[in-house]
Amino acid sequence: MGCSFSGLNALYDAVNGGGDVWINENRFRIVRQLGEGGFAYVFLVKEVLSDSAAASRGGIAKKFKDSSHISGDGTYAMKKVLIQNNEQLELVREEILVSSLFSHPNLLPLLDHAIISVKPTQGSWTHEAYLLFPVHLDGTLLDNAGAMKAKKEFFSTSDVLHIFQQLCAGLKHMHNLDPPYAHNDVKPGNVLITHRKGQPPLAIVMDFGSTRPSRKQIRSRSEALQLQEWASEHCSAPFRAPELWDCPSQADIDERTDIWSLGCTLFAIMYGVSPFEYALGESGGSLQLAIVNAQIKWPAGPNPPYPEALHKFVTWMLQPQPTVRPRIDDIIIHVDKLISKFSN
Ligand SMILES: Nc1ncnc2c1ncn2[C@@H]1O[C@H](COP(=O)(O)OP(=O)(O)OP(=O)(O)O)[C@@H](O)[C@H]1O
Repeated sequence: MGCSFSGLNALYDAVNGGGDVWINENRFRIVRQLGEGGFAYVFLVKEVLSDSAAASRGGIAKKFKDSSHISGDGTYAMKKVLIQNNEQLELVREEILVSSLFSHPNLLPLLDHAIISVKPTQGSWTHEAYLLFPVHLDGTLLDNAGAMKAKKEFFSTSDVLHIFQQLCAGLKHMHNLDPPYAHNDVKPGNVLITHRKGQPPLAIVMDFGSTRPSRKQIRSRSEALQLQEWASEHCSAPFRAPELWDCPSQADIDERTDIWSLGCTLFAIMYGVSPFEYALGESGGSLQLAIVNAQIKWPAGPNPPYPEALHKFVTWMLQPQPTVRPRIDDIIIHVDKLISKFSN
């Protein structure tokens, strides 16, 4: 892990007041804030290649010149994570380690990172992590769904299927590693979208903060409860698989937890919300019960509505019993078939 900062205060002022930030040997100018999460801020930054030494190295773009992710205009997304304790520090370290395992056009790569210690003058954090990613300015699927809902717009059937196909391609890369990994937090807020003229949108899965080796043998009540507790902190509730809510004392958990979340995400690409939040509606009720009973209702969609085959596809993934739930390779065969049937 590289942590080579000289001007710590300068770095700190820069992030808060707008200026330059160094991540290892590369320098970035903050353009604006793109978003924020629990303990993180995401900024649009532009690499500064002013002095000749930096220019001859060519910065980050040169290092990743073969990557389909690099736009070439020197802009990136920089995530600043505020770390308050050792547990959070370990989580960021794990995210960095896990991110380095993947290389796929539909998985957001971590381009560079640095973790620095901070003597708090105010607030109580002890470290800050700076993570550098390719930037996708059209936002997440969640941002897009919100904007489309306001305008009563929907993705076309062809775009729904092409976006979904790309998520599957990214997840296949993770599920087919040895050992297999589960993303554990597949949801519209973790998918970056880029609109392209004359082509379906590009879709990229991000946020590997909950990603872990997927296979777990649960052999006691306490192991089951431990898994449930972990899931309650790391897997977003509306997209969380039933076996992570109510885990049996004897269970073989595998990467099909992600297939459940994929089914919920396909529903959300069409209708802008997780199926179980939709099923509960405004009257509310128990999300856990709706999920373990796989209680699905279909909203009125676009006009013309989505083909029934897409609803059947969602239902196939939302199989409460994980042992009969399909695997990513089955899902990919099916989405390819649907694309050849419904795409123009
Ligand atoms: N690479 C990127 N390109 C463009 N925008 C981004 C990028 N990464 C993150 N963002 C924006 O910043 C927001 C917050 O990022 P992110 O979801 O990674 O933070 P987080 O702390 O993990 O959030 P959460 O607590 O919701 O998991 C995103 O919703 C998105 O709008």
